[in-house]
Amino acid sequence: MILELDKVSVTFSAGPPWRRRQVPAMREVSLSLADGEILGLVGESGSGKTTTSMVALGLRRPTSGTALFQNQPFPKRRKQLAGRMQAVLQHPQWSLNPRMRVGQCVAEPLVVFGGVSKAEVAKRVMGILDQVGLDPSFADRYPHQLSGGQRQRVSIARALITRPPFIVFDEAVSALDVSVQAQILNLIKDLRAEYAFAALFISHDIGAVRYVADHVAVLRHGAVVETAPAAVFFGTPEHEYSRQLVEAL
Ligand SMILES: Nc1ncnc2c1ncn2[C@@H]1O[C@H](COP(=O)(O)OP(=O)(O)OP(=O)(O)O)[C@@H](O)[C@H]1O
Repeated sequence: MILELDKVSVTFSAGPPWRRRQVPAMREVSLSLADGEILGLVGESGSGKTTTSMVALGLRRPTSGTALFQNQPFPKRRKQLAGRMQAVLQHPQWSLNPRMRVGQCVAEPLVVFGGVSKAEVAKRVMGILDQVGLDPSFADRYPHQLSGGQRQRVSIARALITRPPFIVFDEAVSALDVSVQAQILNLIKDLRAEYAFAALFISHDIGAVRYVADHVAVLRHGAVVETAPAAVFFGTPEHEYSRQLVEAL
C-alpha cells in the first residue's frame, strides 16, 4: 500500500482562549490507497478533504489513529519524503514561486532531492514540459505570464519531475474554465498511464472524480460515509448521501 489511514481523527482548537472549542475535522477516517491507484475524495465544503490531504502529505499529524506511507509511519523529518510525494493545489500560485522562472520552478524538487547533474536536470525539465504540453520557451517565462491552465500544467510538471509514486491533487481543476478542466483531467490520465503514480484526487466536483478515479471515498462532517470502486459507486451508490451526489451529476 502507498497510503493507509487507520481510524485517523484530527481535532483543531478554535476560538479565543476564553472560549476554546474543539473542531473535529476528521473522525476515525480509514482509507487505503494501493500503488498506482487513484482515489477520488469527494465531499462538500468543510467535510475534511483538505485536512485529509494534509495528513496524507505528512503535513499534519493525526490527533489519534495511524497514518502509514509506503507501509511506514511518516518520518519525523520531511526531507526523508523528498521525491516521494508531491501536491498539485487549486491555485498554482501557491506552489509556484512568482520570482522563479518556470524552468527553475519545475526543477526545484529535483534539485532539492539532489544527486542529479545540472545537465540532467535541464534535460528532465525540458522533457517534462514537453509531456505536459508546454514548448521549451516556457522555461524562461514567469508564472504570472501564463494562463491558469498553463500554470496548472507547470504545477503538474513540477509534481512529476522526481517521478514520485504518490501525488495529491487538491481541487486541482476547480479554478479552471470547464474546457481547460477537461484538458488538465486528460493530461492527468495520460501521465498516470505513463508514470503509474498513485493519487489522492480531491474535488467537490463529482464529475471530475468520475472521470479520473478508480476508487471513490465520500466524506461528510469529517467521516467517511462510503468507499467503493468507481464503477460500483457511480452505478449503485449505497449511502443516501452518495446517491444524492451521484443524482446531482
Ligand atoms: N487550522 C484550523 N483550525 C481550526 N479549524 C480548522 C482548521 N482547518 C480546518 N478546520 C475546520 O475543520 C473542518 C474541515 O476543514 P477542511 O478544510 O479539511 O474541509 P474541506 O472539505 O477541505 O473544505 P473546503 O472544500 O471548503 O476546503 C472545517 O470545519 C474547518 O473549519
